[in-house]
Amino acid sequence: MTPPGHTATRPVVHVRDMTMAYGQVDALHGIDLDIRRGEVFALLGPNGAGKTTIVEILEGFRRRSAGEVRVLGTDPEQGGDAWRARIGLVLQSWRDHRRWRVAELLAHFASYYPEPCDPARLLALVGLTAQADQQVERLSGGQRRRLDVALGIVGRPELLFLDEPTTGFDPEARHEFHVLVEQLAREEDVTVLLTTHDLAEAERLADRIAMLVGGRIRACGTPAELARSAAARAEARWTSEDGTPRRERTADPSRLVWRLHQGADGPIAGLEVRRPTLEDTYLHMVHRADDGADADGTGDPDEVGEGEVQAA
Ligand SMILES: Nc1ncnc2c1ncn2[C@@H]1O[C@H](COP(=O)(O)OP(=O)(O)OP(=O)(O)O)[C@@H](O)[C@H]1O
Repeated sequence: MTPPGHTATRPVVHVRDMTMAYGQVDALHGIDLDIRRGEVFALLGPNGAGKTTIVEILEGFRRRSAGEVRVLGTDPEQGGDAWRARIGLVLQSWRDHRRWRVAELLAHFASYYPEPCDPARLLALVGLTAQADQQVERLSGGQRRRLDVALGIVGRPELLFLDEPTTGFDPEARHEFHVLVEQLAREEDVTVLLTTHDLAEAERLADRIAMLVGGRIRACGTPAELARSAAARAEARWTSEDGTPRRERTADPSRLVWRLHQGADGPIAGLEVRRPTLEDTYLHMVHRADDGADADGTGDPDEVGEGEVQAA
């Protein structure tokens, strides 16, 4: 799987100052990205943020307007068949192959690649051994998506693109799919670039997340780093001595709790502290972009300010 000349330190995806304009529409503004080998990286953003545009450029299907891009060490605009064989795309290919049997379809796709995975081992990996002789059209939605993944990785890709992979899944199928993606990254050392609107999915799967809004990466880091980011603050709630419910947002909840205790005669009724979540940070980014503000975490007029107390 590892190509000649590969070094463990070279990022699988390297992007600097990439821009994309569709006519008068500027879809991407100065994107910088580095994705490391074996990492599950999520591009998270609302509709129209530019996720698909980025992925299509990285896959070599779309020409960027400007910037430097390397995927597996090659400019995707120059990528030939050998480069393409190192990349896996999860496409909805089963739609055109309804009457094929699962194992047959996988063996057929395997024949396109120089060093494919063993189809039987791959079926076991994606949990479809029992369905090997079943027609594709008789699989459930979750089983079909797992077959899509099997088709995407049969050529032993080093980099796998998953574009909104679990849309329409029930919770159990979603869980099984997440376990599969984790297995691919941990055991097969596949680098995964996932695009999603789903915060829970990004948080569950991704080692790092880039939040993309309006064609700009507004924040990038591990889920925990993003949740802790300065953009979102903890919220404390309690009931004051006259029975009024109170709440306060703060970057330093332990100092707030200490201050409350200093001013109180006894226990503070109903005290609870909620740490900021990934969702808080994400919504903050999206709303700031909607307001046309820079995402630097300062001066948001809609937020309860540091030390300001509001009745809940
Ligand atoms: N072929 C195109 N021609 C013109 N504008 C386009 C084209 N493709 C995308 N755009 C515009 O570029 C911007 C980014 O679109 P893109 O599809 O990359 O976003 P996305 O984050 O993938 O959205 P979604 O989550 O809805 O799939 C949007 O404003 C979109 O309208």
